[in-house]
Amino acid sequence: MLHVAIGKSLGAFALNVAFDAPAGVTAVFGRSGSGKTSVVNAVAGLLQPDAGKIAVGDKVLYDRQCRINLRPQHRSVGYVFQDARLFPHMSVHRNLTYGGTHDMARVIDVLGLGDLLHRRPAGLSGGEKQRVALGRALMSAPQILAMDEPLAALDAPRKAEILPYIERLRDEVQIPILYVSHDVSEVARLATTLVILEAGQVVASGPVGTVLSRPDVVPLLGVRDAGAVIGMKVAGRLLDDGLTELTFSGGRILMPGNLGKLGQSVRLRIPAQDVILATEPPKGISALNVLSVTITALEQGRGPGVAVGLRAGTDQLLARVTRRSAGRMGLAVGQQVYAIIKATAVGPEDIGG
Ligand SMILES: Nc1ncnc2c1ncn2[C@@H]1O[C@H](COP(=O)(O)OP(=O)(O)OP(=O)(O)O)[C@@H](O)[C@H]1O
Repeated sequence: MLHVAIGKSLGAFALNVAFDAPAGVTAVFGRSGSGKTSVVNAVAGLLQPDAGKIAVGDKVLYDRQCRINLRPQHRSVGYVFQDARLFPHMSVHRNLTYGGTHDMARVIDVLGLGDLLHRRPAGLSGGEKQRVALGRALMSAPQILAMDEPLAALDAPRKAEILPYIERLRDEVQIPILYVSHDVSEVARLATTLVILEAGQVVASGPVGTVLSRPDVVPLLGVRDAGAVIGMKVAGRLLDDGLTELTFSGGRILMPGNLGKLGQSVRLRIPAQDVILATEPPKGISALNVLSVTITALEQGRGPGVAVGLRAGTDQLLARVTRRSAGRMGLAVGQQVYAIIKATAVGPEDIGG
């Protein structure tokens, strides 16, 4: 577990953050200038806080009161930047082993680097370069992996190519991974824990599914990007219709395409704007997915919208309706309603394993 509780003045900007990052991916999310890079730099030892403490398990990296401030090279933080920063004159193999050879065979396997070892960085695609940078960071036997917008410089196909590797890392490497991003779909797919920053402060943090389904988080993510993430299981395939049946605590839903093998866990992102509410069981509609849900919260936005928190079984969903509709329907906390989810609403980039 990584523990961060620090303060730092950077000119007119004040950073004041506290959060815990367990094993898995902790996404540090926020608008440009919210302080994401400063947090990661403080953990890596590239930025010295004015106050507070940073520790990984029992190992203290920084403690103002005890006057501890380990140098970057003594912190065991593997840092992957937006640009891969490989040595151009060295082969992939030499780049990888530059900082150490920890768990080499497994790192090469997990990141699919076997065929690249004798190549030079100049001949690699952006996604391949980032995989090498990740491999190099891992071979230095880090206790924390820090990634600052590692996919930001990549186009959509290269991003899609590298995301499964980062998912494997998340699931196989038992260290905290700090992952800076301002892309909600990336966060929804990769994060275990989510920390949202605004103007140098933590405004929401916790397990990704819990934070993303909070109605008060909608304005922080933007109306178009807000939506719940729910872990589901593949329960069947309707081959003739090209649909996959998924089950979760709130019932079953059908989604287009082949989303995995029977019994496989998938993470489904359901954008709030694609959930429609009805006070009566809907009849004669084309949508395949109707769930019985209970309203847990109603959050007025600054604009014409209301974010509606919904409980489906033990999971949380999020819907967005206009204030006018909420008033007309008489929506209230505790009310049982029907959530209609458009089956085409979820794109494949939003479905992670
Ligand atoms: N050395 C510095 N001196 C003064 N201000 C600084 C310094 N470093 C960062 N800042 C300011 O601190 C704020 C946070 O910067 P930071 O790079 O951490 O944000 P960010 O969320 O990572 O942004 P981006 O997504 O654009 O990279 C910004 O307003 C930035 O201008």
